[in-house]
Amino acid sequence: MNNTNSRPIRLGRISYTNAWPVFHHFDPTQLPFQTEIHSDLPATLNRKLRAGDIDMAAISSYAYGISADSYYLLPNLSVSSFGRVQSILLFLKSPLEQVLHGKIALTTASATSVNLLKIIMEKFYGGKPTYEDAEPVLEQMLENADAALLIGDHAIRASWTNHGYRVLDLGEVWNIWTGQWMTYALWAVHKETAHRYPEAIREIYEALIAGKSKSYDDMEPIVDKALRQIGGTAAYWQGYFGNLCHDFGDAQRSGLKLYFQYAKELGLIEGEPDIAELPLPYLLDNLSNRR
Ligand SMILES: C=C(O[C@@H]1C=C(C(=O)O)C=C[C@H]1O)C(=O)O
Repeated sequence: MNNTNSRPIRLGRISYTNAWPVFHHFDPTQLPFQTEIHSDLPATLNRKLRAGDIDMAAISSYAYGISADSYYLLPNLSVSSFGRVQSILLFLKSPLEQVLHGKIALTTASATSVNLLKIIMEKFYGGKPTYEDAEPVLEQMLENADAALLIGDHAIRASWTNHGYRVLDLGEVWNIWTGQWMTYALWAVHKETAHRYPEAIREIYEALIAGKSKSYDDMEPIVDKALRQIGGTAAYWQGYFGNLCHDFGDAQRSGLKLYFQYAKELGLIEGEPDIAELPLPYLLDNLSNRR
C-alpha cells in the first residue's frame, strides 16, 4: 500500500448516468490515500486529462485515440453498446436528405459521438453537412440547424419530450452499417502517473472493477437512483442499462479499431492509435509485492 503519495490522485468521473454502473459503488474515501474527484461532462474530462489537471478518468474513446501515446487504458472498462444506445441521438428537424447537406448542431459535451456522426453522415450516407458547436439544449440548437446531436442525459431527457422530430440512434446506425460494437468511453491513466504511483493506481483499478461487478450483480439501486434523479420509468432504465456494456474485450476492441480506421480515412484523427492497456504484469507485480 502506498500511503506516501505526495499529493492526492485526481480522478475524473463522467457525470452522465451511462457511467454509473462503474462509479456507483466506487467510494474513494475507502482508499488508503487521498483522492480528488472531478465529476464532469466527457468533453471537460478529456480536456482536463490532456492538460494534466487530472491523473486518471473516464474519457471519450476519441480523446483516448488522439492522445494514446500518453495514456494507458485500464483493462476491461468501457462504455459500449452493440446496437441501440438510447443516449447518442441525432434529432432531425429536416428530412435526412436535407440534413446531409445542411447544418447540424453538435453538443459541446462530446468527442466520440461528434466524430461518429461525421463518419455516419459522410462515409456511410455520402453527405457533407456543416457543423456548429452548441450548448446541449435541443430547441435552441434547432433554431438555426437542420438537426441536432445530443448525448448522455441531455439526449435521454430530450427523447422523452414530445418534440415530433425523427430521431437516429447512432449506436444503432453504426451497428447496422458495420455489424460491430461501438465504444464511446474508456478509462485512461497518464503513463507518468501509472509509473509514479503504481500501488495507488492498482487499488483504484481494483475498486472500479469491484464496483462494476457489484452493479452487474444487482442493477436495482442504480435504476432507483436514475428514477429519483432523472425521472422516467424503472422499465426504461432497466432497458437502458441492459443495452450498455462496461467491459472492453476483443469484440469491443475490434469495433473501436474500425472507428479509428474510419476516423483516419476522414482526416478526423492523424494515425490509427495503439490500443494499449495498462500492462497486466504491472498489476500482478504490484499485487505480489504487497503480499
Ligand atoms: C453512451 C454515451 O457515451 C458517452 C459519449 C461520449 C462522447 O461522445 O464523447 C463520451 C463518454 C460516454 O460516456 C452517452 O453519451 O450516453
